[in-house]
Amino acid sequence: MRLTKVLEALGGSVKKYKNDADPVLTGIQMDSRKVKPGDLFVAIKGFQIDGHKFITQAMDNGAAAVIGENELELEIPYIQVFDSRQALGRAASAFYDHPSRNHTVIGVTGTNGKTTVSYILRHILESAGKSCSLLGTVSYIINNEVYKPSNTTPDALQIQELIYKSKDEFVVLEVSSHALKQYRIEGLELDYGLFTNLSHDHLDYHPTIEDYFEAKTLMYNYMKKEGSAVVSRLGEWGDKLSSILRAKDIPVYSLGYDDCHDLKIEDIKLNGETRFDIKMGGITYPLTFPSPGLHNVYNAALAFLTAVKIGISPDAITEALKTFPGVPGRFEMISHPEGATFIVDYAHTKDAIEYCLQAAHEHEAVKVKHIFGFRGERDKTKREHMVKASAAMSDEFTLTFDDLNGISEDEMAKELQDLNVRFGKNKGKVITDRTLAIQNAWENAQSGEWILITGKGPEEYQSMYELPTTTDKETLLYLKKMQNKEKIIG
Ligand SMILES: CC(=O)N[C@H]1[C@@H](OP(=O)(O)OP(=O)(O)OC[C@H]2O[C@@H](n3ccc(=O)[nH]c3=O)[C@H](O)[C@@H]2O)O[C@H](CO)[C@@H](O)[C@@H]1O[C@H](C)C(=O)N[C@@H](C)C(=O)N[C@H](CCC(=O)O)C(=O)O
Ligand SMILES: Nc1ncnc2c1ncn2[C@@H]1O[C@H](COP(=O)(O)OP(=O)(O)OP(=O)(O)O)[C@@H](O)[C@H]1O
Repeated sequence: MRLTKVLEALGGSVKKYKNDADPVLTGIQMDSRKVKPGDLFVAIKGFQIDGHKFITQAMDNGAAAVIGENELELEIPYIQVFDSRQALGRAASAFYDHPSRNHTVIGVTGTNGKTTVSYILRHILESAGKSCSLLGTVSYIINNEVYKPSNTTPDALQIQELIYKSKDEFVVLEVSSHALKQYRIEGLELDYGLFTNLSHDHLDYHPTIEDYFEAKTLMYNYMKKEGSAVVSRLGEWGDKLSSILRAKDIPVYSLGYDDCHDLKIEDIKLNGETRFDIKMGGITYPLTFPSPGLHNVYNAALAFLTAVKIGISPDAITEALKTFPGVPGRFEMISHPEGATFIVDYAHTKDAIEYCLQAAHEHEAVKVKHIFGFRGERDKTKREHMVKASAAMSDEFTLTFDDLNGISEDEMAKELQDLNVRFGKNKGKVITDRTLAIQNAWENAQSGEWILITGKGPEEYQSMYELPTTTDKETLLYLKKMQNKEKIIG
C-alpha cells in the first residue's frame, strides 16, 4: 500500500505533512523492535514510555515512513498527527482494507458481563450454523483458532489484523473503556453496539464515574450507517445511554422489566435451574439457562435480543441457550466430596460480588463463604465496597492475595488486615497465600455450604504459592485429588 492511501485515511488527524515521497508500505508497526524494511512506524506516547524515543531504531530497522505527534524533521516521510493512537487505528484499517466492512461486527461494552454476553452470542450464532470470531478477556478466537489475549480489547493494529484474518461471518468483541479512550477501535465499523451495565470500577484510570460512562459512550461513534444499539436498561446508566443515542439518531433496542422495552424479562426463578420468561412482540418465550444467578438472566436476555435483531429465530435461540456450556472461570462449579459446592468466579467489583453471593443464597446454601482479594495498583477506592458487600452477604469471608502487580507482600497483607478491621467488622480471616486460603476452606467444608472464590477466574497466579498449582480451579482439583488419594491409602 502507498503512503498517500494512508494519508487519505488519516483525514483530519494529520497536523503537518510536507513530503512528496510516496513509498510503498509493506507493514505497520507500533513497536520499533518489530519494524522490518518498508514498514510504517507509528510512534505512541505511552503510559510507560514515549515511542518517539524509538524512531531512530525504527529507521535503522528499515522503516519507510513514520507517524508521530512531535514536530520533527526526518530523512524519511514523517506525518505529524494530533493523536498517534487515533492515527494508528485509521492507518491500520486502511492497510487491511477496512476488514470490519466484510463482517457483521458486534461490540460489547459495560462494566460486567462483556465476556459472558460475547460467549453466549457466539454459542447462539454457532448453534444456528453461523461462524463467529471472538475477541475478549478470556481468548481471541479467529477461524476457530484460539489465541492467548494481550488485552481485553487488543490494540488497533492487532484488531484490524485479526479481523482481516477472520473468515467468520460474525465478529464479537469486548470493548473496554481503556480501549475507547485509547482509540483501539478507531477504524472499526460496528453493526451492533451492546451495553451491559455500569458500576464502580477502574476509577484509577477514570477520574470520575461520569468520565468512565462517557468513555463507554464513545463506542457508539463507530457504528455503521445501518448499525444499531442494544441496551440493557436495568439501571440508570442504561437509561441515560439510550437517551444520548436516540438524540444522535442511533436506533436503540432495549431490554428491561417494563412493557416499553423491546424485550421484557418476566417471572424469574433462580433456585435450581435458571428459568425466566422473555416477552417480545406480544409472544412469551419460557427460557432455561444453565448458568446460575440473576446477572446471567440479564446476560442471556441481552444476547437473546441481539440475536433476534440479527435474524435468528427466537425458538432457535431458546434451544441454544439451554445448552450454553458457560465461560471458563465464570461461576464454574467444583463439587466437594462432603457435599459442599465450590465456585470459581471472576467477580472483581462490588456489584459482581453481590450477584455471585446472591446466587449462592438462591440455591439455598446452608452457609456462604467467600474468598477474595484485590489487584495491586488497581482502583483502590472499590476495595472497601467489595469488603462491605462480602461481610453483609456471606457467613464467613477470607481475604487473600490476588495479583500483587509489583506491590510488596507486606504492603498488601497490611491492606487486607486494615480493610477487614475498617469495613469487614473484623469478622473476616486474612490468609495471604491464596492456595492455603482455598485449602483451609476445602478442609473445613461441610455439606450444603457454598464457597465462592472470586477475582481470578481462569487466570494464572502471578505469585508462587505453597501448593503447586497455577489457578484457583487447579488448586481445587489438586485438593480433591489429594483427598481421594488419602482415602485410598487410609
Ligand atoms: C495503561 C494501559 O492501558 N496501557 C496500554 C497501552 O500501553 P502503553 O501506552 O503503556 O505502552 P508503553 O509500554 O508505554 O509503550 C509506548 C509505545 O512505545 C513502543 N515501544 C516500546 C519499547 C520499545 O523498545 N520500542 C517501542 O516502539 C510500544 O510498542 C508502544 O507503542 O497501550 C498498549 C497497546 O494498546 C496496551 O497493551 C496497554 O495495556 C496494558 C498492558 C494494560 O494493562 N492495560 C489495562 C489497564 C487495560 O487496558 N485493560 C482493559 C480491560 C479492563 C477491564 O475491563 O477489566 C483492556 O482492554 O485490556
Ligand atoms: N450482567 C452482569 N452484571 C453484574 N455482574 C456480572 C454480570 N455478568 C457477569 N457478572 C460478574 O462479573 C464477572 C465478570 O464477568 P464477565 O467476564 O462476563 O465480565 P466482563 O465485563 O467481561 O469483565 P472483564 O472486562 O473484567 O473481563 C463474573 O464473573 C460475574 O461475577
